Amino acid sequence: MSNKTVIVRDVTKKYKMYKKPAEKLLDIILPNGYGEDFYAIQNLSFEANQGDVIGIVGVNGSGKSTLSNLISGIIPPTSGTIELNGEVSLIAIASGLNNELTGRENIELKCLMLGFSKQEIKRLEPEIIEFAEIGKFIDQPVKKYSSGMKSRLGFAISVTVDPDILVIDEALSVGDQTFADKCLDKMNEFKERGKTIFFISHSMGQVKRFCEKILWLEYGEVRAYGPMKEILPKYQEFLKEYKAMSKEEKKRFKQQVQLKQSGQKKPGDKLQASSAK
Ligand SMILES: Nc1ncnc2c1ncn2[C@@H]1O[C@H](COP(=O)(O)OP(=O)(O)OP(=O)(O)O)[C@@H](O)[C@H]1O
Repeated sequence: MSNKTVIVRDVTKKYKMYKKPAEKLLDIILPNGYGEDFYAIQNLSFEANQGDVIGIVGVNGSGKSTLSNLISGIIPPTSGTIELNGEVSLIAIASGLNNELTGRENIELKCLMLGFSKQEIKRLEPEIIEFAEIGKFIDQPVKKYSSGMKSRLGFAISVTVDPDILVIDEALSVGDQTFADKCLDKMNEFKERGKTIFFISHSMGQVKRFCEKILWLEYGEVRAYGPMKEILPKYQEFLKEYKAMSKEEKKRFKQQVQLKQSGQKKPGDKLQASSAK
């Protein structure tokens, strides 16, 4: 059996941008549609193996969350294919929890959806509640939770159900340091057990400590993919240059990005900016 767990081939995710709600209606009615195209992800391909821990990095709007939702099956690609060998679980602050239900009901619902029996859920429930550290709030509706509590519950459910592929999108950024450390321990345990992990974080420290590979996205395309030690310094160098750009240079850079993401520039075309080598 191949040890490839995720194969992304030529994936594009196109959104339509509407200036007002009526345009959406026109888009449905008119034979050629209406509204501006926006490519959040463009002709993206990469593969991940069992045991890979991949940090997804890129500046705001580069498509990190879109890619994590695509890998997790939350949204479908417009074109291209995503092949998964194993169960995938997404951990993100805003995902997967129903605000009207209590924490306990959310645990039961998620586990039922994943195909666990009532008996298995009874066994998993205390483990999840203990990991989440939300005490008596477990029987309160999730809408009363702080973002840290939501994130802890989401993380606890996702790791306890033991997926093969884990996508962690900024989920550690809202908790306190002690919980983040506990999550990192759990993720290291998963790493040792050969699971595939995608990790999105704005904390370069966390990425550096935890990841072995880096997938660097630039406006919906892969700018670089490879060993953490090789790619992360290049990304950090880029960030430094990007921050140092003059207002005029940043404006030019953004204009080209807009052209590219509206499909008017071919995928793969280089951006003209001092930092985009
Ligand atoms: N439902 C949608 N409709 C239209 N555009 C969208 C939609 N979802 C995302 N986008 C656009 O796609 C681009 C990529 O967004 P995405 O959230 O994936 O980026 P990101 O790298 O995760 O950004 P950040 O670091 O700010 O979270 C953005 O320009 C965003 O505005």
